[in-house]
Amino acid sequence: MSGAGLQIKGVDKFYGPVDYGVHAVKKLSMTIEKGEIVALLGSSGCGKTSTLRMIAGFEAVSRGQISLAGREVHTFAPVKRNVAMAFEGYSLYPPLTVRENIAFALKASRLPQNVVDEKVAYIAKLLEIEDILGRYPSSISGGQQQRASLGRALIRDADLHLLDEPMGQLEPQLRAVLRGRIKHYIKEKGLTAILVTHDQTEANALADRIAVMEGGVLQQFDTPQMIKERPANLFTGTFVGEPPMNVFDASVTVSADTAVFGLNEGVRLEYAVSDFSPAVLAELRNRKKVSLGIRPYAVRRAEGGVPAKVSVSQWLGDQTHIAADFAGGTMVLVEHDRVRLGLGDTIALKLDPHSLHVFDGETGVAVSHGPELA
Ligand SMILES: Nc1ncnc2c1ncn2[C@@H]1O[C@H](COP(=O)(O)OP(=O)(O)OP(=O)(O)O)[C@@H](O)[C@H]1O
Repeated sequence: MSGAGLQIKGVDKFYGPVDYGVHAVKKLSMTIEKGEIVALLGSSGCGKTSTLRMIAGFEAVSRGQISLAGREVHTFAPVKRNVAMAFEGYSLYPPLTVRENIAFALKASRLPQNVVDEKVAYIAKLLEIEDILGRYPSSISGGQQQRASLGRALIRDADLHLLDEPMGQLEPQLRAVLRGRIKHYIKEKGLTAILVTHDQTEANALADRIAVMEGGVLQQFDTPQMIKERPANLFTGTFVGEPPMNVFDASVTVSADTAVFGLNEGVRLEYAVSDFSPAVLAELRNRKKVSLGIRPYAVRRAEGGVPAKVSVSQWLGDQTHIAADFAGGTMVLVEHDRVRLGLGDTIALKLDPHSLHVFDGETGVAVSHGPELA
């Protein structure tokens, strides 16, 4: 790995006394390459903002080290870290216009005025705030302020850009447009960026890799595709993906010819051993209880499948979401066509072995994805 990116090594954050206060971030280690865009994704309180604030220097690190561009920075004041930020609460300077606020970020670079003007015009066009450049922060909307502070961060040539929910106040259409433009801009300039978000669409669209956090612990750090296809554990599997992955507790019995998953209410899913690699079969033989996961778009309706009773069927304009009573729980399916099903109708469900995700019944750690070991 190049020494030029960001390295977080064994970082803990306690609010209050070390070892006794609120343990907000637990033994966090991750390396972000120069030029990479990383999204910190997780539910409220999982430690995303604490992580970002420690990188920025607004919160002290309780234990561990943070290095940026080859320098150990965790003891430096924020201004010494060469990090550009767009944070909520890290507001625009009220006495300066939007144009001056954005240009102010370039002050240290001592660029000629015409170059500064050009850069400000470019970023203002990208963020669609050209018409408010002459206004003062107090006279623009929350969404405009958010874009102005994003502009102020993105215009800088820093070692790292930290963006905390950078588009949280924008309308969905504008968000979608800006996401594409911002990604293109960051890539074109070769910037390194960390984005904090609740929104998995945003994380998927913008990030090269996503760091999924829960309870202060990094659960998985991988590409959006790998996180979706090969979730490291039950948490990531069910947190990422919309609608969420279906999960059922199951017993597992592997014989010479078959692997059988026994679900509640006597539902049996029987597969040929050839559907799984020998390594997966060995892992399944070692376990009595597992959690079986399948994504809603992978569940098929097919003759000879397990009967399930429809409890919801909704056409969303571009896909149908169906929920059905299955093995004492609910199975959600997504189909791309408009499906006409009535409440209480019986459908037959097939779970293809290559679409199954098996997780350890106790720890939730992934055992296999389809035929292969996790
Ligand atoms: N200043 C503080 N003092 C004490 N506890 C704090 C402080 N700031 C955060 N915490 C706690 O640390 C944990 C992580 O908070 P953090 O703000 O990092 O989470 P988050 O994932 O960013 O959440 P959100 O998305 O709601 O902002 C939470 O339990 C929170 O209550």
